[in-house]
Amino acid sequence: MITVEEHLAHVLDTVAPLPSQTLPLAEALGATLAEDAAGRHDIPVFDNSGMDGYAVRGVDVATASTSSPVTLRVVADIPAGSPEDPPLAPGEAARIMTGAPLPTDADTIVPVEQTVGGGWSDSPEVVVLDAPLPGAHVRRAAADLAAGDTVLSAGERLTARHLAAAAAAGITELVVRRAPRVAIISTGTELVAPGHPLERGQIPESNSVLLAGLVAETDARVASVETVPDDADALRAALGRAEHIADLVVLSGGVSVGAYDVVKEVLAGTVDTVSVAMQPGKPQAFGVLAGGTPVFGLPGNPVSVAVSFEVFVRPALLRMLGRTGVIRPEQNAIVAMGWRTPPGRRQYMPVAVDHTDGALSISPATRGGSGSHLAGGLARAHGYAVVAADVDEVRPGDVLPVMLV
Ligand SMILES: Nc1nc2c(c(=O)[nH]1)N[C@H]1C(S)=C(S)[C@@H](COP(=O)(O)OP(=O)(O)OC[C@H]3O[C@@H](n4cnc5c(N)ncnc54)[C@H](O)[C@@H]3O)O[C@H]1N2
Ligand code: MOO
Repeated sequence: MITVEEHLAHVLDTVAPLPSQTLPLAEALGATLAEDAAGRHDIPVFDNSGMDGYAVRGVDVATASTSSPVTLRVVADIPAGSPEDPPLAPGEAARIMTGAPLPTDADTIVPVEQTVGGGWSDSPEVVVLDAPLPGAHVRRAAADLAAGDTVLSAGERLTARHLAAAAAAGITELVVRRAPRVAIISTGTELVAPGHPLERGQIPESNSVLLAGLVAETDARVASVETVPDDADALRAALGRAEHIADLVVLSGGVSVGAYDVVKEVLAGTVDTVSVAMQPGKPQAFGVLAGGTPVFGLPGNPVSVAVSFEVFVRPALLRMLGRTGVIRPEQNAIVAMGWRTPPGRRQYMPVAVDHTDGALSISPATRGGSGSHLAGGLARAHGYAVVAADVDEVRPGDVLPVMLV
């Protein structure tokens, strides 16, 4: 048996970031940035007012107070968007709105509330009741970011916040990684479409639903979904179709030691089938098809598929996307209800997470224990608790790391 880390290292050494492409900002949500993006101008773009009020020369109002107010002549009006830069002589002020450019001659803003009346008037004069600090309410150019500074860093997943920062810095397009296209193939003669009447021995096919959803949640694209029986020719044909349209093929089922485990048979010599010291997910196949497309053969049990995706496939997809940080972070949680774990293998236990009282507490999500066939429990799982290989029982009160998904 090899460790999770050994198998993951092999996977991550094999897959590589996909080529990049340039996308307009509006189409880049959820994409991963391939190159740092530099701002085209400062944020703020120019010195401007942070308040609706009066742009003044600070020295003119340095002594203003309610007992000794200062009267200034209002010589200009500057709404946001105005290109004007009115000159201000000593004793003069300009009415100015939030976001409007600060006149070159002014250095301080007096909010309208700090003037007599507390609001706008038609008077050509304004009476200032308070001495503002020098530079008060002036939003300086480049206080946040200077032109040429890095706004977004390569490897980041682009959220609405990233795109807004880019737009504010005048960026119109971004260089991102092409999203990996994933072909999903479920194998098993027992599998029928969900809802199809079940003959004895048949079960609803659910792994492709799981994998397609997980692929989409990882910002990759589902290129195709197929279910094939345990038949070598049918699988070869499906692999041939998949290889042409996908950057990655993910199979489920048929990697154990069963007499009808065709994935192992068809991919023998192409992929390595290994036993990984984990539960679920012990039998794992991974390699590269003749045409160069990487392929995963995941163990067929649904919880094994879910865990294998988190531990191996998701990091591979994130590497193809060029993402920084491909491993899901873990958080500590307190065990509310314990369970037994198999010896010698690290366990990834689907757990329901409770956030009440500020601390995370966890209980098994699968009613029947840790069985990898207990697909119903996936609906109750918020994450996977990671139990060290040398632990054989998890007790209430234990603290475990959890991958929240
Ligand atoms: N003698 C041994 N038997 C098994 C071993 C072993 O070491 N020695 N390992 C067990 C472990 S652990 C796992 S995990 C499974 C993996 O088996 P396969 O990858 O060959 O998967 P299958 O046998 O095809 O299926 C396993 C199980 O999952 C169900 N399944 C498969 N595909 C789907 C699907 N698309 N949707 C829903 N359910 C699916 C299938 O019906 C089986 O019940 O092997 C153990 N056996
Ligand atoms: O390791 Mo298997 O994946 O127990 O279900």
